[in-house]
Amino acid sequence: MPATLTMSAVAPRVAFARPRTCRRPAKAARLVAVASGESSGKATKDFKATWSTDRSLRGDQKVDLNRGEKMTITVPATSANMGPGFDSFGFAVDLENELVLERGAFKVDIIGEGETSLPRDESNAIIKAVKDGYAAIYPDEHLPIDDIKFTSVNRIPPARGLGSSSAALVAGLAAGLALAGQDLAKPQTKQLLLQLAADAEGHPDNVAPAIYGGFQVSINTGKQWVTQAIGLPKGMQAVLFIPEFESLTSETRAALPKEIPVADAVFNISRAAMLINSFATDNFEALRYACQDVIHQPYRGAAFPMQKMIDAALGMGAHGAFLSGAGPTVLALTGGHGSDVDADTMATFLAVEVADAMLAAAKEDGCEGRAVISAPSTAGVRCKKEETLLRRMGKTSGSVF
Ligand SMILES: Nc1ncnc2c1ncn2[C@@H]1O[C@H](COP(=O)(O)OP(=O)(O)O)[C@@H](O)[C@H]1O
Ligand SMILES: N[C@@H](CCOP(=O)(O)O)C(=O)O
Repeated sequence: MPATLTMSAVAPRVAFARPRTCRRPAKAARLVAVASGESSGKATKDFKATWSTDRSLRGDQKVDLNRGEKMTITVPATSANMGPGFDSFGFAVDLENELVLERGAFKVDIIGEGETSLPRDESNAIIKAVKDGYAAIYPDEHLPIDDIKFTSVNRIPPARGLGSSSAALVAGLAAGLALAGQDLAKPQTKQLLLQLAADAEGHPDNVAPAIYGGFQVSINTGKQWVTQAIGLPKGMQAVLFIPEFESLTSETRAALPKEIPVADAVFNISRAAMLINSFATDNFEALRYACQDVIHQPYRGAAFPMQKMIDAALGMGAHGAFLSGAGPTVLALTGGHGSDVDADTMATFLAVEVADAMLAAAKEDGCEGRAVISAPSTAGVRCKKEETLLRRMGKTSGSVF
């Protein structure tokens, strides 16, 4: 379980009544109105990586999913862009989903976030990705999906800007690769997973930290996706305001301008460079400026109190604040002065103050939501295979493959 501290201690302030209607529908209408017609959320063709599956990557042995054994894939939430680093920066958050695969008749059980809305058939994004991951190694073979039971334990809220779609994609691809005999702990498997996931998503900023953990800066060389880890300071906290309304990345992405003025590019490039230097030097004074953006946030945050929440967080002493991914979650960075946040009650006190300030700003404009105090995480996707109790007692037999 991730050590996410929800704001239960301040429950009365979190669970405020709906004062006014949040303006989500107006946002969608406005953004769609400025769309240029290209509705795809994917990368343009020339930006798509060109790479080929190396047959030598084939595992010696496919995973033998026996009766009574289970494989669990764990994958973190991610916060992409971090303000100016559109489609490049992202970090993993200590909020994780689990995907459990067991032998059994095909079934998709969903527990937690999205359990009333996500599909339970083969149209589920995870199931599609499992097939794609397997096909990357064995393109001519049929994965016997009818013999696998999937349980999706979701803690990442869908369509809130916390990388739920990337987590689903990475978990599914990782499961497919593991079923095809790939060892996820190996660098070459992770490299393949990054290519598959970033190609499918169209941008690497969520999938890179979902795979490798930590803070990742990613690029496309024209031939493949490449990512580098940036150091994260000890004790840094990520204060999240997660609105109740959902916002699909594909919709708000399609509504962004297709061209930007040079002055806006300069604004973002200079801040992105300063953001990286802030993390490289553990000096967060510049972050209130270095987390600013003019190429996506103004369009996505115009219809809800995004800027008000950012200003409130900064006013309460957060180092920097930005729209997480495509939103609508707003994220403020606090702490990170090297102390252990569990033992440093002042760091936690300040994070709660920032959360309260964001809640109050949202409430003023009638935007319902919850605050969660989380932290950047160094853990990326991982796979664990274990025997169930039944298996250990010798009560089951037979394998999928
Ligand atoms: N746990 C999940 N299992 C299956 N599909 C998921 C899951 N989480 C998210 N998705 C898919 O991703 C979509 C949301 O993606 P997106 O709009 O990119 O939001 P986010 O910002 O959370 O990534 C959902 O509508 C659903 O199709
Ligand atoms: N760079 C992407 C990031 C989308 O992140 P998500 O968590 O909202 O899916 C974008 O800004 O569109």
